[in-house]
This record gives sequence, structure tokens and C-alpha cells, in this order.
Amino acid sequence: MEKLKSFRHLNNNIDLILNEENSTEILGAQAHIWNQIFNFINSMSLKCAIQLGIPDIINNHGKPMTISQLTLALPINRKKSPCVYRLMRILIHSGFFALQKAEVGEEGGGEEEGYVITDASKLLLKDNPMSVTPFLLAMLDPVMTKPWDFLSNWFQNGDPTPFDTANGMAFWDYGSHEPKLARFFNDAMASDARLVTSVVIEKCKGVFEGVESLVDVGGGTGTVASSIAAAFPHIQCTVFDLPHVVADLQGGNNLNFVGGDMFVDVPATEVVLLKWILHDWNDEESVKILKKCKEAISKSNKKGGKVIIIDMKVENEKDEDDESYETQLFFDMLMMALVTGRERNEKEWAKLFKDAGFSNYKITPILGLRSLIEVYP
Ligand SMILES: C[S@@+](CC[C@H](N)C(=O)[O-])C[C@H]1O[C@@H](n2cnc3c(N)ncnc32)[C@H](O)[C@@H]1O
Repeated sequence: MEKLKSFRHLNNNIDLILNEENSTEILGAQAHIWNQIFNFINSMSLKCAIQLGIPDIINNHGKPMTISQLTLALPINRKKSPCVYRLMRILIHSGFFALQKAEVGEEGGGEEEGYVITDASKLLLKDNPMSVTPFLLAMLDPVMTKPWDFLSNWFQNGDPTPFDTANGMAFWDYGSHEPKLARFFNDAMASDARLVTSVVIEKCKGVFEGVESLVDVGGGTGTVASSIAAAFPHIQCTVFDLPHVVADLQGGNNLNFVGGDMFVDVPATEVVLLKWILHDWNDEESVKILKKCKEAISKSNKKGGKVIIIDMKVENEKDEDDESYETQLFFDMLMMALVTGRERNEKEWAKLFKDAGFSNYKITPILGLRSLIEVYP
């Protein structure tokens, strides 16, 4: 009887909210929610394609690859063959593959459609020095996705980050406990560094003109600094990072590695590079890092020193196309889930520079979603 009552009550409520006029809106709202619920299927399908080596297999085929050719070339259980077409269909929809006419020969029956790679999947090929594959594998590793399950717990507890809640320690400490993740992460940073450095050296040579010394603070395994050292032999380059990151790394002519903590001291230098550093830290921590960089510049006793930052400048929603703005918001949420950082708009950047005692800055938006920001003492 009670059950019947509550069912009637529910039905009455539905009658109240669903009528002829608003049913289209309500069904549209339901479709929108479904789309948002299943957003993760795009990333997980892409991860699966990378793990099966699909972009490389199609690229190595050298011409449009039919579904039967692809299925045969894949390292899969044959019973799963009919599912390959479904995986490829969603990856075509998300822009990673396209279909073109393929010649399949007499016995194949003439002409059929075959898969080809796109600009996006070119950037996922194993041998592409700028491959985004290490970044994808690092970001979609279960250790990195687990914190998302703890986001609401974290809002209610006293932990510094959802990563701490999920994994029991801070993100920066995890690397020294889990070498596999540290390797994934460092490879991810290195492949991004190759892409960014080639653009900076190509489009912003002037930034390094007349510079004699540069310290890449949080420079990881040295990909950026070694490219700068090679392109500008007159610059003495130092990679400064946590001791366990630089422990086994060897320098060269105008490149050396120094272990330390940027919150304690940064080696004396004319120019400090901070690529993908300040977005890892909250405002208070970022001001501390910037103050240490300013001290390092004044210790060098050279005029014209500066900090070069490579990071995002979040745009106003109305200025940006939908996907770019959404990606910047994804990065901001990522910084909240993994570390104590955030992505910043111009006003927020300007406040950081002022609070750290810098006098001026210049933003050059040459790096897609990121910018090159020069900050002057
Ligand atoms: C997001 S990664 C960026 C790496 C590199 N700059 C790049 O963009 O390829 C951040 C780097 O900061 C380093 N790091 C974290 N805490 C640090 C500290 N207290 N002192 C020096 N480096 C630190 C990490 O080890 C890591 O290499």
C-alpha cells in the first residue's frame, strides 16, 4: 500500500514536470547528461588504441587500411575482431582516424574504404619525437585517474589534494616511491618539452639574445635546457630539479645538472626558465618560487635579467573557441586533483608578479593553449 502511494506521488510529480511543451527540452537535457556521463569513453577508447598500437599500424601500412587488414594486424584475441570496427568508429568521430578509398585487389573485390591517420593521430605515433603518447599514458594511468574518485571526499576532508586522499602521499613524493610512474611522467614532460622548445627556438629566438646564463628551474630530465644549450652555445645552461630527478644525469659542454629545492635556493643566473612549474603551485607557493628566482637573478650581478614562464593564460570564455576554453578548464581541474596549483588568467598572473616584487611583464601567446611570459625584476 505504502509502495503504491509513493509510486502515485512520483507519477504525479512527473506529470507536473513533463508535458507536451517541455518534453523536447527534458529529453535534450537527458541526452546532455548522458553525453557528460560518458565523456570518459573518448579518453579510454583513445588509450586502448594507443596500447594496441593502432596509429602506428595504420601509418606503417602506408595506404588506407581496410578493417580486415587492420583486424589481422592487431595483437588481439580473434573472437574480439568484430569489435574493432566499433572502436574505430568512435575514434573517427573524435578525429583520430578518417576513411578513404582503399584498393584491395582482385580477390578482395576491388574498392573498399580504409583507415588513415589524421593530424591528431600523427602526434601519437611512437617515433614522433614530439609524440603526446607518453603524456596520454601518464595522465590516464590508474594512479593519476584514481584521485577523481575522491574529489568530493577531498572537498570534505583536510587533505591538501585529492591525489593525497587517493594515494596516501603528495604527487611530488610519489615519483621517488614508484619509479614506473616517475618514468612515464618524465617521458611525458620530455616529449612536450621537445614540441614547445622547437616552437620557441623557431619563433622566439630574440628571447635568448645576449643571454649568458640560464637556469631551467624544475627542468626535469633536461630536454628543454639541452635544446637551448645546443641552439645557443653562448648560453651556460643549468637544469635544476629535485635530487632524485637529476641524480643520474650527465651534462655536456654548456649544460649541467644541479639537484636542490626551489623553495630553498635557486642557483645564480641571468635568466630563469619556469616551464609548466607555477601552475603546479598555489599563489602563496608561486610567490615564494618567484622570489627565489628574483634572488637568483640579482646574485648573478648582470643587468637585463628576467624570468621566462611557459604556462597557460586562461582566456575569457567569450574570447575562446569552445574546445580550447574547455581544455584550459580541464587543466585547471587537473591541477586541483593532483597538486595544489591552478591555471591563471592575466589578472591573476599580474598579481603574482607584483606580490613577488617584479616590475613588469610581457605575454606572447605563441604556444597554442600556452603562452611565453617574460617577467622583469
Ligand atoms: C610539471 S614538471 C615540468 C618539467 C619541465 N619543466 C617541463 O615542462 O618539461 C614539474 C617539475 O618540477 C620539479 N619539482 C617539483 N618540486 C620541486 C622543488 N621543490 N624544487 C625543484 N624542482 C621541483 C619536478 O620534479 C618536475 O620535474
